[in-house]
Amino acid sequence: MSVRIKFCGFTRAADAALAAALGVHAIGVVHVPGSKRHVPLDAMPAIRAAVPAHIDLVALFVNPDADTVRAVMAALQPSLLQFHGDEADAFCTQFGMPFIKAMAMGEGAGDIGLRQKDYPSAQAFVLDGHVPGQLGGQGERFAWAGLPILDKPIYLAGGLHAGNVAEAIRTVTPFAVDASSGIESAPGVKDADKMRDFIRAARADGR
Ligand SMILES: O=C(O)c1ccccc1N[C@@H]1O[C@H](COP(=O)(O)O)[C@@H](O)[C@H]1O
Repeated sequence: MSVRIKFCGFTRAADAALAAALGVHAIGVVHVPGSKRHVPLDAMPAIRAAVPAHIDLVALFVNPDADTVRAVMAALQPSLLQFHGDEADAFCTQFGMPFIKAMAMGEGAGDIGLRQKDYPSAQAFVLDGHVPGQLGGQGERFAWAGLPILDKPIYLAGGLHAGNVAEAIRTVTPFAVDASSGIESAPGVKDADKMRDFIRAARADGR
């Protein structure tokens, strides 16, 4: 099966519509106050309308409260939730929706082979480069080689762009690749050429 492509951090419906037309499999929307890509509830229906139903629409949170998740579910109608903080499995499952769980990689990450056991209900793991003290989406790559085989599919994230995604796919053979800053001209503003180049490079890998 060829690698799936998730683009994340959309703030503009037109960018999401273009990504969908280019053939990505998943489109992410960040609802994280403090993020440069934070999308408020009232901007979500336009993004929802721009994304066809066959493409996953992913709502991304960092340590939200349950009411916030429910409000985003109502406004965005996502097909998948992404928890990018320290949320426990029991918190993530309460919404009755499939979810993917981010694991911060890099210095101090610990043993992900062990950490994955804390998330029996996750559909997949998002492995993301982490900058201490930052929320995420910093374009931070981590060392891809030598990752353990995990029990669930991997969305490989962290500093991916057209110039390194093929190498990343060859090294990790993930289920999906996930990019945000590497396909932007400014935070939250997606760049059409960078998105096209990324997709071409990911597919050129031939998986
Ligand atoms: O994009 C953000 O602002 C963000 C905020 C909080 C948590 C995660 C965030 N982004 C996600 O991080 C990964 C990797 O992003 P990048 O390609 O390294 O920029 C991706 O899933 C982003 O959506």
